[in-house]
Amino acid sequence: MAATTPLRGVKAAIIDLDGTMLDTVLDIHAAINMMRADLDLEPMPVAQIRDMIGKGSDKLVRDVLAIDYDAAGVELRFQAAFDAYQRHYETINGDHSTHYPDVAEGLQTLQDDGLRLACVTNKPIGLARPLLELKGLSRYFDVIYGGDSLEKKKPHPMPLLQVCKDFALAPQQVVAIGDSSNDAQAARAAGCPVLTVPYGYNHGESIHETDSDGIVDTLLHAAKLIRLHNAK
Ligand SMILES: O=C(O)COP(=O)(O)O
Ligand SMILES: [Mg+2]
Repeated sequence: MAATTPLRGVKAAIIDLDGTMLDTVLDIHAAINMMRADLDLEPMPVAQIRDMIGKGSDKLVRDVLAIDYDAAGVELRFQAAFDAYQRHYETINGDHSTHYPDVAEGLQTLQDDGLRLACVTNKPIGLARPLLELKGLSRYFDVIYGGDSLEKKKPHPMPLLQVCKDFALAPQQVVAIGDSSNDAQAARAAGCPVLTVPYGYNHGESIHETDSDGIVDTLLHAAKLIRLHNAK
């Protein structure tokens, strides 16, 4: 683990949701295929959907439609397909999702060490909030932003900078932890240190290709690393 000095003086953490705290691909897969069934389209395999996750629901729905339709066809169907995706997702939200190892333990350790926690996800807030609640994770977060909470979503730095403002901290004091280049790019643009986990969805690319301040096996590992760098 190299170049970890950026973690010194960290007082808050911004945690990503899909692919970092919860393995949600099977929920997303189910909702996408319900939407596709409405359009009389064949179901898609999980692996194909997995690599499309990360840039928010609108981009996902557009990319899925683009498999079967040209650009004009996608635009024609987008709004109805997006609404159907959201509606179907709400009916199964969390049913097929599981915690990654040591998620609650990691969040608890960060909190015990005095860090304030925010969740910044590209998932729509209307899905993210109930999912975090259902999975017993809401209580760790002072702030939760979804992909539609603010004008811009990751990889734009806006949601991360908003958290820094909410917490009255400088970006260097707020570490972002996520599973994808989206999270890392947002953090770099905001000036936040960033740690990545290797087990999530990174658009089919290895996390080793992503510029970060370190790769951690779990959120508990991240918490311990942050503790180590903040030890007096
Ligand atoms: O919904 C997405 O596209 C990804 O969500 P995430 O930002 O929590 O990984
Ligand atoms: Mg993610």
